[in-house]
Amino acid sequence: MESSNVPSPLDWGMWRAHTHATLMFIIKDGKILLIEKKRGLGAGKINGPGGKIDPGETPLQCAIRETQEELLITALGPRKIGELHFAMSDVPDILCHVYVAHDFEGVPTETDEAKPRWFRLEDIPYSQMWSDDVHWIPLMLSDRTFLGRFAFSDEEVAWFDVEEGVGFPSEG
Ligand SMILES: COc1nc(N)nc2c1ncn2[C@H]1C[C@H](O)[C@@H](COP(=O)(O)OP(=O)(O)OP(=O)(O)O)O1
Repeated sequence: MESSNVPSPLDWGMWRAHTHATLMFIIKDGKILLIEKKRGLGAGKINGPGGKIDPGETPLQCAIRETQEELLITALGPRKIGELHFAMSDVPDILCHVYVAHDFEGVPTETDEAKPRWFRLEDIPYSQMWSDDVHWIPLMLSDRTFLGRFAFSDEEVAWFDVEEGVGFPSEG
């Protein structure tokens, strides 16, 4: 477990997400497919494709759909590798399901939502990403599951802990 050395500013036992969302990371041939997000929450940052879960949709269906909409590709064989709980100071709190896939169909293409960017795994641009990412992306790259809890103050992480080796039920 990696964590802040200060007490949590909130009682996580009482925490409930307002928004449920997903992220999809395609990792292939020593590179990771990220996006420059062009609109919505996190516009201007580098992130994985993803977005909010629609009513009646499973998290896996959402991760696949958002990747299709944002990059015009279909992730093949995605599996859930992590869960992120974001207590935010300026937008509603978010629970984000994180998926990894190692193959895809189609050609990553710029859309009005996102521009595709491939990065070598050793060159991930953390300074252009959300400030939580540096605490869990290395676990994802090592194929370790995780549950991360982050309290934000504006756009910066004010408190966090990240637990490894968390089990997730498989999705149909
Ligand atoms: C707070 O820290 C965050 N870190 C990371 N890495 N990713 C985050 C963080 N907060 C939100 N996200 C991700 C989760 C989603 O993939 C997007 C936000 O989704 P968005 O609001 O863009 O959802 P859409 O359904 O695409 O939006 P529209 O309402 O415009 O359709 O950011």
